[in-house]
Amino acid sequence: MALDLLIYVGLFVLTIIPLYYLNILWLEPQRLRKKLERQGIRGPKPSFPYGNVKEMQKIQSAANTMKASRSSYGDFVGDDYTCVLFPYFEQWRKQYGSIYTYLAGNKQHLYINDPELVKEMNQSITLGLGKPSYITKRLSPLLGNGILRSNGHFWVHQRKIIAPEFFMDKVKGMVGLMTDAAEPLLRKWEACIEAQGDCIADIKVDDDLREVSADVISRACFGSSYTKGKEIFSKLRTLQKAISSKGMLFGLPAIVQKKDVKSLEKEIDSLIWEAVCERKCQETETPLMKKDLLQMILEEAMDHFASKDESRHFIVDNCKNIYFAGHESTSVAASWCLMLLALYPEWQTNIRNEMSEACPDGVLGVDSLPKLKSVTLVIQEAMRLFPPAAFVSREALERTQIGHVDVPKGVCIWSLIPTLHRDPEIWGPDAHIFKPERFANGVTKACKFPQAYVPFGVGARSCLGRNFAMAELKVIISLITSKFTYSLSPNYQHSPAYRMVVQPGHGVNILIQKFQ
Ligand code: HEM
Repeated sequence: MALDLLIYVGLFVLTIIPLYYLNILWLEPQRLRKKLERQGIRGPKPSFPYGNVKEMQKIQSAANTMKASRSSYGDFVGDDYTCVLFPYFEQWRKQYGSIYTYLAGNKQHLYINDPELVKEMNQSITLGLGKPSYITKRLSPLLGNGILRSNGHFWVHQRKIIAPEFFMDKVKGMVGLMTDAAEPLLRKWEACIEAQGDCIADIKVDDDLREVSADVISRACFGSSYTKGKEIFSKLRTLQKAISSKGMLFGLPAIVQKKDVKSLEKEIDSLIWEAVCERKCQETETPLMKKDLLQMILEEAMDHFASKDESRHFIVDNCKNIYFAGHESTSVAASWCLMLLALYPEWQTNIRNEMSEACPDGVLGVDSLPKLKSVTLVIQEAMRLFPPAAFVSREALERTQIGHVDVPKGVCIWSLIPTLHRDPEIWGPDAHIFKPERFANGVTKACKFPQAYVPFGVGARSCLGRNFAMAELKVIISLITSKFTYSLSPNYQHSPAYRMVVQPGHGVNILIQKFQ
């Protein structure tokens, strides 16, 4: 009798488990696909069990072979790197148009690059669109349950607390720390030129720029104890490298050393918490004259959370999120700006002229920033041609209407930012040309569909650090360009690479000399 029962249970389990996996891997995605197809949305045919992943990998390896056969891009600015970095999206876009569906792993995706639909997403304030769980799950050790990962009401709560700290009036108060953070880079590059007999130095800019942006975030977050911030930052970078891989785009599981990740995560959490505790003691002894970001987050957390544990998680997770969101994208944007300015020295001259008018004493202050128009145009154009963030990604956490599309719950939405930014239908026939003056009268006058210019993302979840990032970029690029003249080094190899952001694959080398 007992044996019979065991056999029945065994048979039941053996039938249920495969059925369960069949449902989540195949039947459910097929149901979602059918719902999209009924609305006229097509896409490549998926196969069991990985959907379209095998095809994505095949298209990618063909693109890699093609890339390997040519040493570099012919036209650094004009060549569309999306065909090399995300060739499957480009191939399918040409086949199925700017809206199509595909299956990655067990996640049914909706690819949207139609400006009207992007506009709808921009205007949507529904909490039904959140961050895709299969991506955020993987980033959990890096981001905890901070603002970048969370969804729903918990995200609203965090955004309400953090966003005001990045409003323009607060950012204005941080311009001083940005110029301070840029000083060591300027001195270092001057020393490099002097070491070449005051002639020309060949400099790879990327690590130095990364150091500046890490320094800016450390100073903004941790104020006087920013050296501890730098240690946290370097560990976060190691953790980021350990968990990010291109497989993320295909919805494939990560191959990571779980033990290393866990111990790094623990170390980072305790370092941040140490800084917080030091700050609490310091504040009791001598209240800070000027509150830094950590202090403000700390006070908000104490006011908003009843439990100590909740407030600790809120502080630690969001410090990590701001570090992660704020440093790499900004330094990569600065690298692209320098690459383009090195190619177009007439824009260096414009920036220099405006700097000498706006800052006759050579000191870049908060009041001079709005007068620096050319640098703003260059940054906007650089982020159009080489947006550091490649995608806007969402998951329909519930059935959601986006324009004429009824998006079923569970579908992930992807928009490829560089494709929107280089579409001649949107930007005109000169879409692939570096032309900062197109932004002279604002984004609305620069293109047919201004909502398609999305370097900082779309809608309610767009970047809350954009004012901060723009101010930082203006400070760094203006200071560098007022002190030096530069051109592209023969050592520069144009090779945009996707490593969570789209960055110069071999860095940016410039030939630099002091501006006399
Ligand atoms: C050039 C530099 C930057 C670029 C290109 C950039 C771009 C982006 C993009 C594309 C998103 C996602 C938006 C979406 O999904 O629609 C985002 C989100 C975010 N960014 Fe930035 N960002 C930059 C700098 C910064 C800085 C300096 C900070 C903070 C100091 C920051 C903080 C954030 C945060 C907290 C979010 C999450 C917002 C949310 O989910 O509510 N970013 N950023």
